[in-house]
Amino acid sequence: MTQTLAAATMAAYRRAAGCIAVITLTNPPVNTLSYLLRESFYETFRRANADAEVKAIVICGADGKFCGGADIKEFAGKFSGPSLVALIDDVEQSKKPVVAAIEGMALGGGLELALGCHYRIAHTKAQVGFPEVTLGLLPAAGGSQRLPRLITLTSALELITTGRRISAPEALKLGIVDKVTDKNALDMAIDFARDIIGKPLESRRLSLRTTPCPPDVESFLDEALASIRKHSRGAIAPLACLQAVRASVYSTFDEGLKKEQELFKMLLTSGQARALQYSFFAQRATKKWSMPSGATWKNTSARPLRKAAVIGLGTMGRGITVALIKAGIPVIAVEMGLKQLEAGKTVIMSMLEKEFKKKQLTKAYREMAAFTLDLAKLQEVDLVVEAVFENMSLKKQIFQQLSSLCSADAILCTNTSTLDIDEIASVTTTPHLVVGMHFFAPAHVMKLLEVIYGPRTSPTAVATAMQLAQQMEKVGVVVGNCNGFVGNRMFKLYAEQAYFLLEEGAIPEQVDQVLEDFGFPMGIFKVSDLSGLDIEWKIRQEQGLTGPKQIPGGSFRHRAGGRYSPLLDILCERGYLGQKTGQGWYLYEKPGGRVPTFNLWLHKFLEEYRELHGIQKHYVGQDEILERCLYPLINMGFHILEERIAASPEDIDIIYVFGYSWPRHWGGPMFYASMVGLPRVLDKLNYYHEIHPDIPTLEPSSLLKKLVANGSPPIGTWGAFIKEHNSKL
Ligand SMILES: CCCCCCCC/C=C\C/C=C/C(=O)SCCNC(=O)CCNC(=O)[C@H](O)C(C)(C)COP(=O)(O)OP(=O)(O)OC[C@H]1O[C@@H](n2cnc3c(N)ncnc32)[C@H](O)[C@@H]1OP(=O)(O)O
Repeated sequence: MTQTLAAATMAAYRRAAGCIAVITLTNPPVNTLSYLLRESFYETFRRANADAEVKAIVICGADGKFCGGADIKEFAGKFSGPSLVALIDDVEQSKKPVVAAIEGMALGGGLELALGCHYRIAHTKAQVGFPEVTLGLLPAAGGSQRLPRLITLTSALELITTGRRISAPEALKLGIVDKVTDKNALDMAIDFARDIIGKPLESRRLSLRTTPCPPDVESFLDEALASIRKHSRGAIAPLACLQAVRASVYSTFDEGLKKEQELFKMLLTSGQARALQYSFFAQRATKKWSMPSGATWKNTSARPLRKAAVIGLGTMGRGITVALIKAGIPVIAVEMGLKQLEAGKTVIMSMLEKEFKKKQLTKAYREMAAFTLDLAKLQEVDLVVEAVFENMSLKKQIFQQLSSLCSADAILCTNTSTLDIDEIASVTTTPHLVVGMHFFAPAHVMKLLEVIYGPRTSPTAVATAMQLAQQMEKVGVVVGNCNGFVGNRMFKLYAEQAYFLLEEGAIPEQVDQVLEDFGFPMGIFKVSDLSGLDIEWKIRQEQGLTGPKQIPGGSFRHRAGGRYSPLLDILCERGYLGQKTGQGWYLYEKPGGRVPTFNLWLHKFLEEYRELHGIQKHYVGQDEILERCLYPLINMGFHILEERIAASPEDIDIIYVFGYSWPRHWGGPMFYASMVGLPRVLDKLNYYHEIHPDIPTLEPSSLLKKLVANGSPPIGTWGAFIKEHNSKL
């Protein structure tokens, strides 16, 4: 295998039009500039440069992909082979014109190589960008110095500090590429190269230019710094990118390169870079889903989806309808009453209108939605997504109907965040075609989709849901069936600890601040106010924890076998549901207000509550807030791995990054645990459990204990321990 790969990896050399050398970067699948490719490029470029018959050089990528950048895997080891910086310098210094023919993508080191070329011709559909910042790095092969010398400082800074990828037409507008074609970019580059033979190259060498600056460059850079600090949520790479770009303004090219290297070395060894690169591969790993039965893409095919139906046009159903239509699947949207149908239709059409404008979609998209009260129409569809309230009996009633109305091979999906897929499937005649799809609101925007299989769900149903996730440009993660699945089962403990902390002496402002400093865009109490406290209240009622269906046997602060905080129930009972009512954990200027302010009532109420229940208030420090909120959530992650509800820690981490805004530069909860150190997580859980024996979820999971007992192996090897652990259970 290694040999085949090695043989395939090369900078292939050929001659075109007599005097043009064509060098093809070849390293499937995306032509990364790995050690082997760099070595081969070094030789091949020298050969082209030295050959007197060669008058110009064109660089392109095999298989219609110019280059995906440096090989990210190499960042974990020792650098060897020719340096990219030196290779690009060779290219720029060449006395023969060098033209980059960009098809597919020129990303990271790939774009840096293209910037070293004297000219760049791109295919209309190609993408260019510097995604290094999303990997915790910066463009360190001269990119942070050449780009600001080529285009405006504002654009260069934006592209380098955000990692935004742009289309070839936008790159042309900005001045990054010289020409865009919808024909063959390589052919055009060869013709172009022939035409420029013998023309002076001095002005095309970006390293010889100075960075064009706006009039008050110092305040421009200061403002940029303030803005990056505000938006980066604690990520260090965007700040380092800014420093590198700053060097392009104030230093010579060579000094700038030095600064770039210095900053790159600092970033490369940071935990954040490790976390972000882990996240890159974890995201791709989730696509290769598997079920405990051994089902994977390799042995399963997805069903083609020609038409879908969505049942229930509340917030979720509306978002799902739009997401399906955006993915090119016509939808029959169904409601039970005319009023709801009309309301749903109005909102969906206006959402589609917005999408239509934003993405310049064709009119046909708006015509892909049909609205009906007639369930008989469901016969026509290949897949149904039920998106009614989170109520088991209602869902069962609908699935019973679906079973008789839909075609016998229709995939039946339920959009649920907590409910038992198997119980829903049990009322159908085709339980193998029932699959859970946990969309996150707003469903047409949020990237995550938990795809849930029950014990009877077939691999085909899972494969079809995963295929659909991809079609909707979502990150699908396959998980097993349990209360709350992966995301909400873990989140429940995070929220629960936050309520306990209020009981013990903390205030919402304090808890939220610590969580926001950690990197969450919003603390838990702000999130709760934004989504509405009644969402959790209803779930609690459905679970028999509170309300009319409360399971007897508990007490006010002790239910379901452990400590219980009724704070949220009390607020809901008083009508304090968050932003929509103008009051929740915070106070808002009016119902529907957005700006949280100090809630005097809540603070007084918390004091009275503690007094009434004889709770000794204690000072809750930052460490305790972070550990109490995050470690039980992580601990539940270990339980979930033990139970094989999630196939890997990567799956859990991706769910948290894409569904719960876990700061990507901390990798996800399981990666974060591995960075903090598993022994520390274990010790702290033991410590808190000793203090709070009435909170059973603080008791460390046996998998965590086992991993620590085995010397806390790296996260990539946990799979073997989980297998062994399960086989001994
Ligand atoms: C000690 C100091 C020394 C100083 C020396 C300084 C030298 C530093 C030099 C330069 C800095 C440059 C840095 C970089 O270039 S970082 C990399 C920048 N590039 C990216 O971030 C691109 C990442 N890739 C993508 O965005 C996409 O993969 C894609 C758009 C290229 C293709 O998308 P798609 O077709 O959807 O395919 P997949 O994403 O599924 O990828 C296929 C396959 O390929 C693997 N892969 C993709 N890109 C890379 C990569 N850059 N490195 C390694 N592997 C990559 C991906 O993981 C998939 O693998 P699979 O799951 O096993 O199939």
